Amino acid sequence: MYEVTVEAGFSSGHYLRNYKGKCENPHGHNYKVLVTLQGATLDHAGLLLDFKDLKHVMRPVVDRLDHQMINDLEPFTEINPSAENLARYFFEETNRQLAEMTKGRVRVKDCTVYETDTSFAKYYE
Ligand SMILES: Nc1nc2c(c(=O)[nH]1)N=C([C@H](O)[C@H](O)COP(=O)(O)OP(=O)(O)OP(=O)(O)O)CN2
Ligand SMILES: [Zn+2]
Repeated sequence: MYEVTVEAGFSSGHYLRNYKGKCENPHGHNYKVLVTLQGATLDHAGLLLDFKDLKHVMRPVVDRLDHQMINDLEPFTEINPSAENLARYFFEETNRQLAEMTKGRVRVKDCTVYETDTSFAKYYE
């Protein structure tokens, strides 16, 4: 199997509901998100997927959250914008597009969201 990973960053505000502690108050993070793809076959150029194409898929998903209060945006008006839920959100948004683009040749293996340099969550299926 082959894997390809691309990293992107965004800066946003959030707060945690049903949480007791400083993170129940609005605050911000310089988030980092890593999307890793996997697949068994390469294209004619010997690529699982061009990094450029993965960045192109990730960009609008990231830009939607950048410099926003994440709690105000669907689906985070209902579910908490924890690193775990953000990782799942990025997984689902990118996987749907990539499966379509590559006719199933490439899928998202996992997605990792860093809130700080030392705290991160990963989602995979
Ligand atoms: N499992 C999770 N735990 C926490 C999350 C989360 O998304 N998943 N989020 C938070 C808060 O958003 C908080 O901003 C980040 O917490 P923390 O790593 O504690 O951040 P600090 O930089 O303040 O770390 P210190 O070590 O306390 O300085 C909380 N938990
Ligand atoms: Zn936080």
